[in-house]
Amino acid sequence: MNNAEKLTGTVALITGASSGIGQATAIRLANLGASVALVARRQDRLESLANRIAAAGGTALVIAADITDNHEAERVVDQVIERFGRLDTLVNAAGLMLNGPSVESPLEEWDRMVDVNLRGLMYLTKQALPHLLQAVTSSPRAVADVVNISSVAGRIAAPQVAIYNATKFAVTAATEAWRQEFTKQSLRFSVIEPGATATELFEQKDGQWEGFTSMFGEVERLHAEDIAEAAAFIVTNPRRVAINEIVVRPTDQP
Ligand SMILES: NC(=O)C1=CN([C@@H]2O[C@H](COP(=O)(O)OP(=O)(O)OC[C@H]3O[C@@H](n4cnc5c(N)ncnc54)[C@H](OP(=O)(O)O)[C@@H]3O)[C@@H](O)[C@H]2O)C=CC1
Ligand SMILES: O=CCS(=O)(=O)O
Repeated sequence: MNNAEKLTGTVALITGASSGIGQATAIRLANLGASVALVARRQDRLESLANRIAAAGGTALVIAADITDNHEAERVVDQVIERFGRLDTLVNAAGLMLNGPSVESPLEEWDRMVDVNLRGLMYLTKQALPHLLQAVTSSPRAVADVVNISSVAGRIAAPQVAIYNATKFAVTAATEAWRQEFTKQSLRFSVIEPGATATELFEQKDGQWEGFTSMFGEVERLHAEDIAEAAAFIVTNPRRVAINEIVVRPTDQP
């Protein structure tokens, strides 16, 4: 990261911070000097993460919330502003993957994926926008960032993945549209599209890892920290450099 600027004095809000990619990203951004707001439903996990960040000299705020409720998203952003007075970086990492045969899959699972992967991301982004634009004007770095965690499933569709694919294609499309809308105001929108990463995602429904390996064979999965590093690369670049999209696959994943 030759260009890397420190994030001291900035504030980052990370959804999905109780696990996997969101958790690793919160640790990485705190380590780069950002104050971090940790958002997910499982408060106990967020508290342990906040303690870990504080023990390493960082600053973390725990906000337990269900992001599928727009009023909760509003409360989350209000609490960040109340505590820190600004918001420079939003990382939308919360996500659900419930893949399986379409005839047997309950409609409720499809609804939940749309609610978390798309509606939750949309609600947080909408609430954060005015504060991110404000942060650009008051930051010595003169830039703010939204990093959306989509997926390689947001680029390539596959059988039994229809609604997860639909949500991730939507995230990739919305990110590009927002990028074009806000880039002249120095608010950067970026999308990261990971392949298989060792987190709890595949455990959210039985048979998903088997489904993956039947398609791609055995794969040495990425670590959550590999994706956190991509997020850190994006947000530490100076204002002139916008990293629009990063695809990160395990080397073994075709
Ligand atoms: N792991 C992988 O192979 C890949 C993951 N991704 C994407 O990366 C992102 C992170 O997933 P990953 O870390 O792997 O998975 P994890 O299951 O480890 O983490 C998912 C996170 O989402 C949070 N979350 C789920 N529902 C809600 C909700 N209603 N409100 C608030 N938070 C919620 C969970 O917290 P809690 O339950 O406490 O609310 C948890 O922190 C997702 O968007 C996923 O689609 C993309 C490609 C590959
Ligand atoms: O989001 C998941 C992408 S993959 O691990 O199935 O490639």
